[in-house]
Amino acid sequence: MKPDLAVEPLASWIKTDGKPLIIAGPCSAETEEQLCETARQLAQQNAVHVIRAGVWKPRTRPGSFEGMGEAALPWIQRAKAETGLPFAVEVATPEHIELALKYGVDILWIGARTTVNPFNVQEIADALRGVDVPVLIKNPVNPDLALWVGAFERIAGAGITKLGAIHRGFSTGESSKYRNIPMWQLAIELKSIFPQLPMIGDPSHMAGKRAYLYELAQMAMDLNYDGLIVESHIDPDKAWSDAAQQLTPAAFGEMLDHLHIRTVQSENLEFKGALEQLRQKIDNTDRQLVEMLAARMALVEKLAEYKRDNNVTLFQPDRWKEILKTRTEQAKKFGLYPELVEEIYKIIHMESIRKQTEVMNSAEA
Ligand SMILES: C=C(O[C@@H]1C=C(C(=O)O)C=C[C@H]1O)C(=O)O
Repeated sequence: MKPDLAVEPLASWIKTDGKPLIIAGPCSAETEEQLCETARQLAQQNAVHVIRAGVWKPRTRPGSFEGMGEAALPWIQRAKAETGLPFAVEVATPEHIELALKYGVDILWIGARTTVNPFNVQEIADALRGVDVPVLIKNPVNPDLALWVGAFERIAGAGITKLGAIHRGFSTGESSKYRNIPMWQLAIELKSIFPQLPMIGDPSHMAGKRAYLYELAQMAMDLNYDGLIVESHIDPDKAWSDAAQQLTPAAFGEMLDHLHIRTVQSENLEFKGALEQLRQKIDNTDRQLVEMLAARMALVEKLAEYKRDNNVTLFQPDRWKEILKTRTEQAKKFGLYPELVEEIYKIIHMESIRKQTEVMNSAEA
């Protein structure tokens, strides 16, 4: 089954004057004053198109602040009236959807901890049937592209066409300076499955710390993301949740001012000419790379025939160690990341072993 979604272009349901969509607001709605004052200061930034706030917070362990629930919804109505900006809220159950819509929430998002659970997502989809509301879907907590794709299929299956993806980073078990590791390639793969789908970066949840917000927001812009969702609080250090990653509306505005917004194409003829020439050279280099890989593989196969006839194991630990050592040293000399070359050689080695297994088995047959 080839996935396909009917997606309305972002510009048809939210006006951003051709600029990236900016969604900002506190992690959680804590008090009426905190929410309305944060919204007011964010609206002053002029660059903000939508206010966000968590009302129902899925927390890893009980005992943390789990959101104000329905009590916060009238505050959202007030923040909307005072700023004139639409409002986005996370929903995780049919009841959340019913309440959010009752109080005039404009945009819903499905959180990473919900996207992981197809039962949950289907319940949400069923509750959305017949409703015309934009829905943004965060990536699942774990790097499972199919789960993310499935969530879009379920929500689109309920007739929702104003859709967007939020890349908030992943829990992979690897250690990283980031709270949730961005997997830019995985998000690119989602985009290649659903090219029309707007992609929004969530530097706050990727970063976990204010200090990393700018670099992640810029990376999203460099990858042509359609927008950003960022947590902002009038007094971040006193926030009841996610204190370390929120920043004041003024600091947020300053960060936005420093972002370089780029376009996918340029009409500059000199640029277009240079691009064309360099891409031709890249094409040639890539063809040589593929040819070299094929040549290497042919040598490996030949070697496997000797191993087969002399009853020698395919895997040769000492040789493999030497290859990794010399190739990463060569990489450094050429100014390449040794880790990159190491990863490439791991893949080549796996394929080399697979090919040699074929040669071995062909003899035994
Ligand atoms: C090709 C060989 O077999 C395996 C594959 C290697 C490779 O692709 O370079 C290296 C060591 C072996 O684990 C070999 O023994 O040299």
